[in-house]
Amino acid sequence: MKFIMYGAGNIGRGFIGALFSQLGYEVVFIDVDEVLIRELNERHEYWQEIVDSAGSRMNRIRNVRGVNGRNMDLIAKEMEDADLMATAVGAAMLPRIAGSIAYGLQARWKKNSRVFNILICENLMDADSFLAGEIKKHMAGDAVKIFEQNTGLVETCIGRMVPLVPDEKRQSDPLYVAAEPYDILPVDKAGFLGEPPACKKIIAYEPFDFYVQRKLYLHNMAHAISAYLGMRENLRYVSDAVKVSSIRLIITGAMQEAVRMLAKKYNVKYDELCLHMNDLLYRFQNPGLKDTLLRVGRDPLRKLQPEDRLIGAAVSCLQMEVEPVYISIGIAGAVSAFLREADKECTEENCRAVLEKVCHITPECRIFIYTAKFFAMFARKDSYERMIETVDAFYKKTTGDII
Ligand SMILES: NC(=O)c1ccc[n+]([C@@H]2O[C@H](COP(=O)([O-])OP(=O)(O)OC[C@H]3O[C@@H](n4cnc5c(N)ncnc54)[C@H](O)[C@@H]3O)[C@@H](O)[C@H]2O)c1
Ligand SMILES: O=P(O)(O)OC[C@@H](O)[C@@H](O)[C@H](O)[C@H](O)CO
Repeated sequence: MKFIMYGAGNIGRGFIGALFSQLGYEVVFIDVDEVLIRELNERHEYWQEIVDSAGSRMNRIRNVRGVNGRNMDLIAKEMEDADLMATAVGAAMLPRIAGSIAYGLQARWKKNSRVFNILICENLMDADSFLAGEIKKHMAGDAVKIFEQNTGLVETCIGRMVPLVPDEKRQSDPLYVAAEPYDILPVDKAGFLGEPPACKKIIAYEPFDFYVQRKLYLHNMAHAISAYLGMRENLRYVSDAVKVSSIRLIITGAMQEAVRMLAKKYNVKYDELCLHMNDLLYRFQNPGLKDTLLRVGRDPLRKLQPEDRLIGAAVSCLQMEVEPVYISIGIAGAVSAFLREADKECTEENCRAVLEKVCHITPECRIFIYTAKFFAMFARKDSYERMIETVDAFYKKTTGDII
């Protein structure tokens, strides 16, 4: 059995490629990083360290090799007889690999009539229709029809946290990767042509929307807030940020808003979602994981898009009559981080422009009002305790809640 892993980075080596190797597949990694490809082809194995709060253990991942991501003919050759494929290259890179996937699929159809499933392992809403659209741009005539009948594009939820490998470790072993113990892979049952692989860690759900939203609007939203709040305090790791009581209060408040939204939207038990939330908070604290705030907060522009973790969660909250006040502290943090990265001043005017043009939030919307207030507090270097007091005031004003 052959599994193609497009992207030999953290998730490729640290989760999906390792999982399929352990299931008995030969795993062929495709990547543009030539060092990784050379090492995979010389060693045919690598070490994965699983880190929890009590310590760590090493897994030897075997039966792997690599293919250069710039060689479309070699990629197509591998796709001809592969059993399954996955992508983990980063959402922004999907358009870049769509051409070679389209080329490889068309080469495959000449030799092999078996259906082909591609697991999309990126943090992206509607990843299946997005990738389908990109692949179709490289197909014409009958090919589009065959593609639609013959290819399953499968959404997944990648919940495992895989930190960046520190430079000194990477230099001594370019293939080394560390990950947390959590290794459940929810997949969209409806996206599969045929049966999903039989493995108790790969759980097929239908409908899948709830799992995607729980991942992006609870896990990734809270993760992003830990990054933007922690960076402001010059902290390094997620585990450091969640240890600061005021930051933890804000993260927990934002997660509770998302939990209430998800419970109402999908008619899921509030208590179950609270257990999931507590588990996430516990996992964020894993001190051995050393997941940097820099990785978790990377690309604030992407994280501020209307459907992404912050705005998507806040808008869904309003739709479900939940006030996204704590989440708005996170949005203000992300806007500040984006402006700093873009070398723009943290002025009210620039914040307005980001909210309107990037996030598509209009000035009448309460998300705008909350965020503008917190953004001004960020700019004034107000404390998080002060922001929490302001949250209470907003809650009282909008909902009349007694706190
Ligand atoms: N790291 C995590 O904890 C985590 C968890 C869940 C989801 N994700 C998502 O998984 C995806 C991958 O994240 P990651 O952390 O593994 O990133 P990463 O940067 O470690 O890995 C991406 C890999 O893709 C390769 N790549 C980029 N462009 C390519 C191309 N055109 N052809 C072939 N290879 C290419 C890169 O060289 C790199 O090795 C992202 O969408 C991310 O949001 C990451
Ligand atoms: O990969 P990003 O930049 O979309 O998001 C950063 C992290 O929140 C993310 O990688 C998580 O670690 C991951 O989704 C695991 O749950």
